[in-house]
Amino acid sequence: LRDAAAAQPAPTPAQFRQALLRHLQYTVGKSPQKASLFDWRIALSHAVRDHAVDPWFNATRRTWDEDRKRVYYLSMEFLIGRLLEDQAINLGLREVVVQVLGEFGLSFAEVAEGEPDAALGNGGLGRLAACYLESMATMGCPAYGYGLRYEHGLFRQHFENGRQIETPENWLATDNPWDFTRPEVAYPVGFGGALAEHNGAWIWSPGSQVLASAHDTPVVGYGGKWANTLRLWAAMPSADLFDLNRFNAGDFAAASEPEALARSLSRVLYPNDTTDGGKELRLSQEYFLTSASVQDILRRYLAAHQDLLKLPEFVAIQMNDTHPAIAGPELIRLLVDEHGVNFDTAVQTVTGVLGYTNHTLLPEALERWSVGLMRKVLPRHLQIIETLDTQFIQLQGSAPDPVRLVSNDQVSMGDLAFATSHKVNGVSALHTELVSKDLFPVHNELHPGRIVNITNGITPRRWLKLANPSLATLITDTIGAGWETDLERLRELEPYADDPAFRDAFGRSKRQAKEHFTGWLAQEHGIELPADALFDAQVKRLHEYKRQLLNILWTIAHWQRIKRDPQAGWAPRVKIFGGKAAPSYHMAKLIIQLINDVANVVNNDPETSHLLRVAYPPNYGVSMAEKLIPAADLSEQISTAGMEASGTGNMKFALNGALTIGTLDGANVEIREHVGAENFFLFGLTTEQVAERRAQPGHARTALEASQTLRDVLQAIAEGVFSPDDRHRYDGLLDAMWNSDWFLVASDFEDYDRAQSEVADCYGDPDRWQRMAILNVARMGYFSSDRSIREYMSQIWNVESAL
Ligand SMILES: CCc1ccc([C@H](C)CC(=O)N[C@@H]2O[C@H](CO)[C@@H](O)[C@H](O)[C@H]2O)cc1
Repeated sequence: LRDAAAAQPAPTPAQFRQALLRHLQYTVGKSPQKASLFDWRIALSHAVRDHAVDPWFNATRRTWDEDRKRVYYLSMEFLIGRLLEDQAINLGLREVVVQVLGEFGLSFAEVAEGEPDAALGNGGLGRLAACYLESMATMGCPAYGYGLRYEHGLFRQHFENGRQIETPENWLATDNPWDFTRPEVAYPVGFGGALAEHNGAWIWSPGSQVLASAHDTPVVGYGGKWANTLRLWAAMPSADLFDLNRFNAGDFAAASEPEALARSLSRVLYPNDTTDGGKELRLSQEYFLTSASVQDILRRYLAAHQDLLKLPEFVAIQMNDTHPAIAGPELIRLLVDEHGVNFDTAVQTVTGVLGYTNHTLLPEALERWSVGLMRKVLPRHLQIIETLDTQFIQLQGSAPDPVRLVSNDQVSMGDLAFATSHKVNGVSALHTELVSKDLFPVHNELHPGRIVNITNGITPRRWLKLANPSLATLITDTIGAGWETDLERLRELEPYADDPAFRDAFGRSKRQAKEHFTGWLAQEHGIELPADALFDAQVKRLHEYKRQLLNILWTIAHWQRIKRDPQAGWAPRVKIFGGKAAPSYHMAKLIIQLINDVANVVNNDPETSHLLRVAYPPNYGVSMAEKLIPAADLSEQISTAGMEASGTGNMKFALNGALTIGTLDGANVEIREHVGAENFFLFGLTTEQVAERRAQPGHARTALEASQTLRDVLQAIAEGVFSPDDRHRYDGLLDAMWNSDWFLVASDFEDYDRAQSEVADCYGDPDRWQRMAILNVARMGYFSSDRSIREYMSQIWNVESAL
């Protein structure tokens, strides 16, 4: 990173203390004597935020002055988590904050713990967007993130009798110090209405209109040299929609209905992470985000340029999956209808601007909007899509069965996004291969080179420096600082894998992380765990393809084995689960209940509870991940091969010294290549073998008949061992195991069991385990989101760093 814009020097403790007290008194209105932890946090956030403003202004001004190309990352989700400690670290303020708070008898951790997570996302896609924003700022890439300012993020999860219960999340209930309200930045977004032709031009007059109002959050890069903007849109009634007459007539509900409708556009995040519900409000949310963002982008562009055809030289828009894919038709609409650009020229220009990232192959996750709904909500856009469809058919010449953007009365947003983008990327090498071969074979043929791979990454600032301070300090003490922005430097740790002293220090930092996590778990959830056990963790959204079921079935088998032979010298193991299920995903919710039912029996079994525990702390999210991941010894990445596009949790665990047990799926393939096959516990069918096995009728029964161990497990479940009060609770699940098993849990069980016994053997040899863990950390540099962003900048966005 060129050290062009030197960050301002860190304040002295005295200066920072003064700033903190000034905010406590004048921003929060409290004296130190009276201040609560909440007051201190708000005051501290403002004192830290003050240091973000200068690099933010500098970056904005330099981008204007140097007329630099900007990147716009459009995403329906940004799974940010907390910001206080992250911003303090990136601004180089963590040490001075810890010192000054100490002078008031406060710990940074207890003050920071009160901040609500900004949970504006479901899982992988949303968190990736947050890591990428931080990396773009660290890399000095001029960029904006555009998203929705949901009043309610991803629901809060708690368990009642082992069942998931959802309650609304309310992050905005208290003041959000990172939010800069921009009432002057507001755009009307139209919906519905009618079309009329006038002199060969189409005029769209929307039936209703909502105002998109901007809220900005500074995204500071590591080192504080550059800062970008996350602009979140809030829906506001365009005019005073409150119907006073109706109110005076006593019909309050009707009076506020139009207003409520307007606000509903940014009310709540849809909690589905794999099924496209096809709901009108979801499509309206997607268009609301896209239209406001595209209008803001064009306003900024035209403030410095006249020629709209040069847009691709100064603007790169990245669509985070198909959710903002309406951006193509929206930009074409504005260029053609409002700026008089010729249709084909507009299509060419727009294609030069747009990039599309695909994050899943799951058919049910590919968005297909009904033509009827699209015509109702976005009639002009449907027209444009139909024209693009016609052009796309022509492009395929005499192909007997041409691929359509519109077919079976549905608009395929994936095909639309592909057709209107100059680059399309998958998120791991294996996934991109499958995207080319299975998802878009015809497009790929028509546009060779349009598909590129950019393997996901994670920010080492949040996921190592912030989450695992003891390991981060050990690394810096060993190889010096600088790895934070040049993660490949971790390779310098390799020789230390053979250094007993370093292995001990490494072991101690893992132990420290485990005690930090178990302390929090006991205090926050009343779950007691023995820190010297093997911490075996599977934390991610609940989904059948992620195979939490395989994990819990193996756990039952392990429990049964211990009961059969308690003296066999079993290594104490703790099975940690974490993750939410989409509220309408019943099989996923049943698997959650099974995990809790098994935990209930196993944890209360006096014969085994000293050797095996199952913990499932509710409400897994970013902040829990920051505590849990550094404490893990084993990372479960056990999806059915070909179904996990990449995974990013897998990277976070390996970077924090956990060993992976996993299949050849998503980024596991590349992690294993980088850390070495000998430092990875591989099992399971490959993507090709999965396809073959699925083609074999009765493959589930065949696999079950070949595994006494698994049959004993299913027998116990069928007998109600884990649900004595409801013996038939899992009949549906058992039936699916015997008769379909689409996710091949039975077919992979025995090999998984084999890999798990290798884990136990290896864990029994601490030097060997530490050595493998250190080599994992040393060889994870490639998986920094800085590397991913560098590739986006060179292969898709054609943008230079400003630093
Ligand atoms: C329309 C409902 C919906 C919402 C979100 C999604 C996301 C694409 C699901 C998701 O988060 N996918 C995950 O993206 C990660 C980041 O690339 C990958 O690492 C995961 O493998 C992938 O499952 C699909 C469908």
